[in-house]
Amino acid sequence: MEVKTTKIKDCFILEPKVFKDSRGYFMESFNSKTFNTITGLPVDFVQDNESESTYGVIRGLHAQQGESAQAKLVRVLKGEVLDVVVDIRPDSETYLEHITVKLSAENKQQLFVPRGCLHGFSVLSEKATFFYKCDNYYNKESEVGIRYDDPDFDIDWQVSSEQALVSEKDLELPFYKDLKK
Ligand SMILES: Cc1cn([C@H]2C[C@H](O)[C@@H](COP(=O)(O)OP(=O)(O)O[C@H]3O[C@H](C)C(=O)[C@H](O)[C@H]3O)O2)c(=O)[nH]c1=O
Repeated sequence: MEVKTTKIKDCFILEPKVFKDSRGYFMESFNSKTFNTITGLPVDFVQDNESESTYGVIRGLHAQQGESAQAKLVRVLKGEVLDVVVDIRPDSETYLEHITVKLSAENKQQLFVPRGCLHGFSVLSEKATFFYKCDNYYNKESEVGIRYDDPDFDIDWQVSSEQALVSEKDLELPFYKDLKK
């Protein structure tokens, strides 16, 4: 497993070792000991999630806060997405900055999204199956989110606004500046 840092503290890109042979390939998609050693983070995942979306879908930007804050280890099983992480940790050097990373079944890259960050993705392939491990359980009441098109962040989702397919819930999300403090 190779690990690359990003400008957002504790937000890592992980590249698992892929063993290819005449049958296809094998990889350890997750190994707790390896993960904790290479990231230095003692993360204990408790819930796996999976979603499938069609081209142009944008899910997010969401996070759970307080006692229910979640770190996520995300990857794509089918297709390709543009993954987006926005740092909303007030004491972080990259507060309100964001990164984008292309994750695909092809590149097999994974992204570790630390607690305290908003997360979302846009689907760049016809369909995408998205899989992620969470280190805390779902708690709807603790959810916060901002609109994907918040002008303060100017995120390029690589999907035109005409093609973007966003849930009613996500269209009703506030801009960051309007979040109840
Ligand atoms: C997240 C979640 C949802 N649900 C139920 C609640 C809804 O009835 C249904 C769809 O939920 P939602 O529309 O919030 O799903 P997404 O828009 O994909 O939400 C996710 O989007 C971005 C990309 C994230 O990083 C978060 O993990 C998560 O917020 O699944 C559950 O039962 N458990 C869960 O952990």
